Amino acid sequence: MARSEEASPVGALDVGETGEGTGPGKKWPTPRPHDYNALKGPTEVVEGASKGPAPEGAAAYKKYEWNDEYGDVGPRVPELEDELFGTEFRMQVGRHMETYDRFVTTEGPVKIVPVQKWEDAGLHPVIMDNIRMAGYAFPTVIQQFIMAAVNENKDVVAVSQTGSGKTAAYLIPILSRLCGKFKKLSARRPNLSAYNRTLNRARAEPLVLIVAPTRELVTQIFDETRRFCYRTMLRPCVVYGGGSTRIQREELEKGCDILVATPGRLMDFMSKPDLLSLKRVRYTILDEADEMLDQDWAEDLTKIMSGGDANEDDDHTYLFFSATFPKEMRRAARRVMEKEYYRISVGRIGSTHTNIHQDIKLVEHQDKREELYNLLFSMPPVRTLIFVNSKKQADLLDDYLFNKGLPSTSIHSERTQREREDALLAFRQGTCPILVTTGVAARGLDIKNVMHVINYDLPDTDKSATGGIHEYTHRIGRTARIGNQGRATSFYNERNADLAPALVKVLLENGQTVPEFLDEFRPEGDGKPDFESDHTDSDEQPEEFVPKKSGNVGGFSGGFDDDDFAPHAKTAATPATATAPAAAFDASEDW
Ligand SMILES: Nc1ncnc2c1ncn2[C@@H]1O[C@H](COP(=O)(O)OP(=O)(O)OP(=O)(O)O)[C@@H](O)[C@H]1O
Repeated sequence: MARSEEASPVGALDVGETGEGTGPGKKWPTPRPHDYNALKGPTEVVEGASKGPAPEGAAAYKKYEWNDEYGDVGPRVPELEDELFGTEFRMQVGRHMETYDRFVTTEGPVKIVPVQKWEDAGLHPVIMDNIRMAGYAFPTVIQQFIMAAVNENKDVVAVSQTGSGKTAAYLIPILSRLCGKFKKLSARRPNLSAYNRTLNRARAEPLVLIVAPTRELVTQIFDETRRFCYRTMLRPCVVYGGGSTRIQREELEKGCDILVATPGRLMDFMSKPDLLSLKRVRYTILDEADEMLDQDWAEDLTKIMSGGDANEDDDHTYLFFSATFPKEMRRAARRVMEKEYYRISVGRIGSTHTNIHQDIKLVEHQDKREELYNLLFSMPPVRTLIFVNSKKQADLLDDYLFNKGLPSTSIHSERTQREREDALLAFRQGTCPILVTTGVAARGLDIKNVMHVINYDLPDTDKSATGGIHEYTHRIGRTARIGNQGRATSFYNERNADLAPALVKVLLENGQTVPEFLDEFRPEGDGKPDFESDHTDSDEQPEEFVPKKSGNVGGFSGGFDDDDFAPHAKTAATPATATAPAAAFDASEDW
């Protein structure tokens, strides 16, 4: 489907110069004509087929290439450094880190003492350099605990709010440990400075396997991995469906220490033992683990965890991460974990963040489009993500907005990989600051300055154990990340009544306004939501640790009062109404 070719060329997101929008000093940029036909065709590299994002995909992104003549740390490569650590499209830490939950519940063989400063974590010097270049001044709470847990060599299930830095939480300590042991653990790797594929190609035998459910997410995790592998011997690779198989295979053949993968493509490669072996894997990480443990993935996951030549020895550690972890999925995780493992949860499992201003609007089904249009013009234009529940609806709504002169684009699972990458790129760069999407973008995506998430359709509750309120948490978590603020607006009508009780609990927990039409779903009693059953799943009393004054997590310099650290009851997820005011929408932080 090629859309109107009449619209003006791409406008920069520095809105105000072009476009028809309204708002104090800012306008929506002119819609960009979107020619999906240009992105059709094979994903293999074909001469002349170069419109849109590179068809090679993320597998061909530049990585630091080690040379055996380097000592322990490789020399700098300024051009790559700019690409990996440049701030143009990377999230910067916001001013509201103090609102992150500091009440941590841990269960496990021994008490975990969090490492509160990078300097105290005994990290490899090159990883310390990379942390500095990434601008991560202090570890977030989940990072403090995971650094300590990784040193214990035990399996871990970790839950922490959206945008709290879970990716770096596992990457930093694991990569650092491997830097010290690389020569002992790694497979033979070809010398890439004189590489001849026919003569030198090797079998990929990664030490770390990271599995996540979507292509976009693995690409993003791969980016963070490239960053922290900079100037180390560790060579990261990524494989995912829709990306060029040939390029992915050729990259694996050059050697792979860290493999980031979606399950389907990983299994394809696992079926070629001369190309990929999992026998050396020391760490397997499931990102968005509750989704990966869901029924839909069960068969794939069993094959990945114990199929092929997977390392099933004791020296193989499993780490599972998510912002939500429904009970059912926690049970599934227990079945995979070794007997003694750590469970770490920062705040209540599945809680949303007080940095998100949540607004629920009563909108009848037939009025949604008009309401959306009015909503988009009722505030200054900001990067906006709109969630719908079907692919068809995503197409229709995108067309509606585009035809109304708004700079929208869309993604869903039926688009080709290049179309998906093109749409995300346009959204990231701000040429199309409105992205209509299905749940495919609900989890994990970390895009700079998404200021507004709109649930045009609230998530279905009957989809699976990870749908419903859990999906709501992930969707709205695309805004207000790492100390920034944002807004979430959801259109509600009686079709969503099954979600209402859970939704009201979440609003109450975060001190958000419960609209009158949802009053009937308020919990009985003192009106405080009871999340107890979501907080623990064993009869053991979890020990609770509250980090000491941890200083400034990039921008937060308020310091904590001792009262903030008074012991809390096991129900550490005290409704935030008691302490944290709802975040105001601060449009000055937009774009
Ligand atoms: N210590 C830190 N200081 C500053 N920024 C950080 C730090 N750790 C991570 N970040 C940044 O915070 C953002 C969010 O991190 P990340 O995507 O890992 O969050 P997450 O907890 O996995 O979120 P989600 O649950 O939505 O997947 C990223 O842009 C990352 O670069």
